[in-house]
Amino acid sequence: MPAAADQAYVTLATTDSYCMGALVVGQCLRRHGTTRHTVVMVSPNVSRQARAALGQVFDHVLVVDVLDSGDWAHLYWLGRPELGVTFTKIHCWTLTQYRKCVFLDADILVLCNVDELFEREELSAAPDPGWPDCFNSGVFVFRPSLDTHARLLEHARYHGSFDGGDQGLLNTFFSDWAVKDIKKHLPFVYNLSANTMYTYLPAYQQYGHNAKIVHFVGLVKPWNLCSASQTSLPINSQLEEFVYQCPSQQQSPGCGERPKGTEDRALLIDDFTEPLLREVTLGTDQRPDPPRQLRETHTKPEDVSTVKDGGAKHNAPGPIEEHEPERRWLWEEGHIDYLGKDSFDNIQKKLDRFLD
Ligand SMILES: O=c1ccn([C@@H]2O[C@H](COP(=O)(O)OP(=O)(O)O[C@H]3O[C@H](CO)[C@@H](O)[C@H](O)[C@H]3O)[C@@H](O)[C@H]2O)c(=O)[nH]1
Ligand SMILES: [Mn+2]
Repeated sequence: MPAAADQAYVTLATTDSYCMGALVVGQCLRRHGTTRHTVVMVSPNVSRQARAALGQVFDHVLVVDVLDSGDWAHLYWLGRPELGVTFTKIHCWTLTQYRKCVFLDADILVLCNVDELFEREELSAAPDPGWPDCFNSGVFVFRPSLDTHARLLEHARYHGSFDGGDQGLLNTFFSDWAVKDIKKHLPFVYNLSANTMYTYLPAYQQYGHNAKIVHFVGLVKPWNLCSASQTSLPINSQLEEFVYQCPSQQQSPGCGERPKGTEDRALLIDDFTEPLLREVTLGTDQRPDPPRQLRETHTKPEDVSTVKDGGAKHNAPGPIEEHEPERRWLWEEGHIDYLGKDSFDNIQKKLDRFLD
């Protein structure tokens, strides 16, 4: 029985596809030795197989009704028409068997034990990189309460959401977050957006090694690409495979314990990856090996700064150093080559090489 059974991590999946991300969230938390309960909320349409898989990783699999903003106009401006269902997140406030919870999106990778988040108060969250006076609702600390739940629903009914998703709603509900209490501002390392991080490269180089949670914000999720284009397995089989491949629970070093020397690496993604990343991509054995030069070339910062090549050659052979600026630009734009040079196998190899 966990030491703090009145506290829990909560995530959400309304499709079998998001269940794959949720499985990784649950597995990460266990692997890093959380002492808190883990809960995944699923909608009724989630398959029996997916629920069974989640049941092997989470303490509770809770079925909740889908809540959809149906606000197509605002979602259009966000460019994400599918995110109306993120209103379902609000149901996390009904988990009143817990005194305090941490919500985590299903597209999150927890890199170390983050149980210290439970020392924070409602509503604690990290700034959204797109508009830092808003918080990003992918990671937040809250106190379950039926009263808050009812007021959130009321707020949704009368005010809607300025982005059509839960983030717009929660930001206008907890509207003093930006100015009232700095203790409710989680450090950015608790919600590091994977596809916007290059926009402030010097800060990344200074602080990136402290990353604790990475968030794959945006339309394309790591598991989408792998499931859609890499394997023909139906999603339920992938889920089963995933669970059977999960290694037994094991502790990883804390985030602050990484070896020194990260400053001599230019590839941002290296800094917050670990063996667990392989679990995000299903069927790694089916993936072709990356080109030899990508596997074996070590990137040096001076190489990056001298390269002038801006052409679309990221799949062309040649030393990886020649293509770093373009690669960085592609990451910034959200075009992450999960199956090619940014594959987790590649990342893993780089990490292994670095640790050696
Ligand atoms: O069809 C869906 C879509 C989303 N989710 C859940 O809702 C979360 C949010 O959706 P996601 O695709 O992760 O959104 P982001 O790309 O992270 O976009 C931003 O905008 C969303 C809408 O406001 C917020 O929920 C996010 O926290 C915020 O980071 C997911 O992680 C899942 O837990 C589902 O279960 N099914
Ligand atoms: Mn997300």
